[in-house]
Parts: sequence; structure tokens; C-alpha cells
Amino acid sequence: MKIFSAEQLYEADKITAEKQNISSLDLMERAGEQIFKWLEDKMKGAQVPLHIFCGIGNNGGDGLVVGRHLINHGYNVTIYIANFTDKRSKCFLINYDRIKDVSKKWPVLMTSEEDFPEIAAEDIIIDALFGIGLNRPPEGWVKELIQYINKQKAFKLSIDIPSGLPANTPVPDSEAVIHANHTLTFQAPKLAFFLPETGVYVPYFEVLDIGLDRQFLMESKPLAQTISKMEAQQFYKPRAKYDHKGTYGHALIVAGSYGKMGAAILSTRATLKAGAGMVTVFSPECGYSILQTAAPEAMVLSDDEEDFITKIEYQFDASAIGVGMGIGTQKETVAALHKLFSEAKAPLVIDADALNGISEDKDLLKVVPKNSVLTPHPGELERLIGSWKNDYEKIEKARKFTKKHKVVLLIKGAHSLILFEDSMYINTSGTPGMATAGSGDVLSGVITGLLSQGYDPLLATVFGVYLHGSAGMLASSVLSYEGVMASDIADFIGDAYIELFRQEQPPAQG
Ligand SMILES: NC(=O)C1=CN([C@@H]2O[C@H](COP(=O)(O)OP(=O)(O)OC[C@H]3O[C@@H](n4cnc5c(N)ncnc54)[C@H](OP(=O)(O)O)[C@@H]3O)[C@@H](O)[C@H]2O)[C@@H](O)CC1
Ligand SMILES: Nc1ncnc2c1ncn2[C@@H]1O[C@H](COP(=O)(O)OP(=O)(O)O)[C@@H](O)[C@H]1O
Ligand SMILES: [K+]
Repeated sequence: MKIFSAEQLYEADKITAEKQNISSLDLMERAGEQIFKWLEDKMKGAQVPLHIFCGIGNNGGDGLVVGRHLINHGYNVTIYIANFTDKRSKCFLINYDRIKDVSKKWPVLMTSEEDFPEIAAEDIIIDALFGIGLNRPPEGWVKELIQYINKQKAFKLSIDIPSGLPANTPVPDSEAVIHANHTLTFQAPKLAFFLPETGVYVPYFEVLDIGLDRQFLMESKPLAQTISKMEAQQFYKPRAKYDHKGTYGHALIVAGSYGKMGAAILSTRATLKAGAGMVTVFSPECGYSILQTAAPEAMVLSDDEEDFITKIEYQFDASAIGVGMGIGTQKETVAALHKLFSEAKAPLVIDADALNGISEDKDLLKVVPKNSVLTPHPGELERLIGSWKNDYEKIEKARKFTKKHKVVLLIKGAHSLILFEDSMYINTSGTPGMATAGSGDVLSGVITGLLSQGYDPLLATVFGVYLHGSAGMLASSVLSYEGVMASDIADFIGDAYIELFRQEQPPAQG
């Protein structure tokens, strides 16, 4: 699914009105009606008190449309207008007037804290204070209203976006944002929903299609693109009957050091589970018996040095190389990386200590081959690109880095981000069950396994991140969040492939 900026959505709004020969008011009606239908489907006439808080822009206008439909259908509704300025939007005013046609109960005008209503824990709050038009921090009693709403135990449903949260720019005041339980957003998800600092305000959301112009949406370059099952299915390369292990390549995993052989085992197993034809692991001598026992399907080459890697030598044409998991940053190891990068003919996945090596030694960065996949978690990313003030600055700095060094950059997190040239992809699979040691080692193995099978570096990264998250979800559904270990994620990679093409079951009858 494409993610557009607020500016693009305003533009889409304008073009839609022109092309479909409708007014903004009609679009607002569509938007409000959709929210109403969603509520009606859940509430089925229940007389739970609904408190709709409207601003004076078009987001407030949406709230008024929802209110009118709810009143018309006999719901128990109170509408409040946060009258923070006299500059009310035209569509707001028309819909404000229309309330008169359906109710004698005129909306409550709020002008200070004195007007804040009592709200019971069982009630429902609909937040239509600010939408994507927020252009400065909410202040004074409006900020207090947001904080007052946040204190309520009632369920909070935000229209389009939690009020106080900008769609794709930094939060102006983090103490003045609605913590929504659920958000119904129009046409496309907003970038803020997926970033760690702002995603917390949007734990759940649904996208409502309000029929904005398809051509404009198809032809516009989005800020980012989300990756879910539908996209991932298209990435999959089917196997042919007479394929053999040579078809799927011989991957090299360079991993492990004394006390960290687990990282090598996890990556190696994940590379095989993702489908590499053959895998050879290169590790220090201390890893030899460990790897031959824990990963019997893999071949093992070892360094002369017992505890860490000092020179990486292999006599075969590797189809992909995954490097860095648990290798440490000994001087000799970093020197060995220098040689590996300079001579590598196969696509590389560079993870963990190999990234730390790059951060410490700029000469190493210079020899990173073009199109390599770098997979930092936020700590490793900070060492690579320096600190950032907010997630948007992080993305900007990361993008500069990818462009300068011509690499695919995967920033791991609850929603992992993949940056390459001018594109950004956002993964939607995964669970908090994956917040466990070694899950990143499994991911670098999955991507190496895909590269080995001939997926190009960007595709291998985007698809690999999705599969890895899906394996984590499947593992969590059987083992609980707490019970998932990284090796379980590797064990579920096969299930993640099957899940890709599993049809959703229709709901049971009767
Ligand atoms: N685009 C689409 O496709 C569709 C969009 N639709 C809906 O429109 C919404 C966008 O509406 P919008 O542009 O009227 O802005 P909105 O978010 O209601 O509020 C901003 C208003 O408040 C003001 N203001 C801003 N910050 C402030 C602050 N901190 N403190 C105080 N005041 C502040 C600012 O005015 P200003 O004072 O700056 O002149 C402005 O008047 C969108 O989210 C969606 O719900 C749908 O109806 C149909 C399809
Ligand atoms: N809350 C979460 N939701 C989804 N995925 C998560 C979550 N927490 C961690 N992950 C995933 O788990 C992996 C953790 O990687 P990393 O931090 O490198 O772990 P390690 O260094 O222990 O191997 C990443 O792929 C990340 O996206
Ligand atoms: K809102």
C-alpha cells in the first residue's frame, strides 16, 4: 500500500473533485459516511454514549457528518466544538448547520477548560479535533483538552489521524497528541503510523477508501510503500521441477567467535531454511565442532585462530555472502573484512559486528561493494550515520548514506524500514515476540538465503524482512510472545512460505 504525504492527499482531494465533478463537501460526506458505517457495524444500535470532539477545520467537519448520521440512526450522541479559532472551514460550517436539521440538541461550544464534559469509562470518544491540517503545536486549553481526553478510560477513536500528530513531519508537542485506541484513516496510511516515536499513538488503524482519484494515486510517487502479504506474494519466485541444489546457489556465512557461535548457527540455519542450495560457514576454529553438530546440513571452514576470525579464505564461487554475526571487532577480523569486501564477487549482507567494524574504520566503508545489504538495528545505525533528533531526520540521514554508498539499508525495528535510492519500503509483519536475542541473526540468514537463490538485493531484503516477520508471527501464535526464541523464528520460516499462499478461511456458518 502506498503512503502519501499530507500535501499529496490535499492534491488528490482537489483532483478528485475536478475529475469526478463533485465538491469537497461531497468528499467529506463520503468520508464521514464511511466512519459511520464502520461504527454502525460494530455498535448495531447500542445506546452507548458517544462524545464527538470536533475542531473547526475539515477534520471537525468529518466529525459533524459522523454525528449527523449517528443521530439520524438513533444513537446517543453529544457533539462538542473546540472553538479554538474563528477561521472555520467552509465544509465545517455547512455541516455544522446541517446538525440543526436532525437534532434540537445543538453542539456544545467549548471555549475553555470549564466546558470539558464528564465522560464515563464505558462511553466512546470520537476525536475529530485536528486532521492532517495541523500546522503548529496545540496550545492552552486545546492542549489541555487533548490531555483531558487522554486521561479518560473511554475508548478513543480518531478520525483520519490522532489529533496533534502530523502525518509526515515531527510531532510539535508530544504532550499534546491523542493516544488513540483505534484510528480510521482516509485513503492511505500516514507515515507517522509506522515510525517508533509516533507509531505509539496509533496502535491500530484501518484505511477507509473514500474513492480519491485512482490515476493520481497510481501515478504519484509515494513517500513509502508498505509490504504486506499481498505484495510479498508477488515477490516469490516459484521453483521448477528439474531444479537442483546448484540452482539455488552456495552461500557463504562468515560468523561467530568464542562465546558467540550461536549467532553463526542461527544465521546458517536461517540461510538454509530460506532455501539456499548449499551453505558453507566460515568461523574461528572453536566453532568447528559446534557448527558440524548444530547445523549438519552446512559445510564448515575454519580459521587457524581459535577464538576469532583473522583471514577469510574459501575456494568456491559463493552465490551470496552473509557476514558479521557474532564476529567481534578485533583488529585482525576487521582486516579480514577489508579483504573480503574488496575481493567479493557475490552480493553481500553485512550485519552486526561487520557494521560496527565499518563504523569504526572508514576505510572499510570505502570497500563495501555497491548494492550490498546493510542491516543495522537502531544502535548500529547510530554508529553508522550519527545521532538524530527525530525519526524523520533519521530517515533523511539514512537516505543520504544509502545514496552516497549505493547500498540497500535495512533499519530494523517493529516496522523495519528499507531504503534504497529514492524508495522506502515499510514492513508490516512481525510481533513483539521477536524482541529476543538472535532474531537479527536469523534475518541476515534469510536475506542471504534469498540472495543465494537469485533474488536481487532490494527484493531479497524486502521479501526477507516480510518472511522473517511472518515466521515470527506464526511462532508467536503457537508459543506466545514471551516463549519465542530466535531459533523458533528460523524453524517457522517454512511455515511463512506456506502462509504466503494460504487462503483466508471464510467465517464459519451458523
Ligand atoms: N484531503 C482529503 O483527501 C480529505 C480530507 N478530509 C478531512 O480533512 C482533514 C484536513 O482538514 P483541514 O485541512 O481543514 O485541517 P484540520 O486538520 O481539520 O485542522 C486544521 C485547522 O485547524 C487550524 N490549526 C492547525 N493547527 C492548529 C493548532 N495547533 N491550534 C489551533 N488551530 C490549528 C488550521 O487553521 P489555521 O488557524 O492555521 O488557519 C485549520 O483550520 C483531514 O484530516 C480529513 O479529516 C475529508 O473530509 C475528505 C477528504
Ligand atoms: N516489537 C517488534 N515487532 C516486530 N519485529 C521486531 C520487534 N522487535 C524486534 N523485531 C525484529 O527482530 C529483529 C531484531 O534484530 P536485532 O536487534 O539485530 O537482534 P539481535 O542483535 O539480537 O539478533 C529485527 O528483525 C526486528 O525487526
Ligand atoms: K483527528
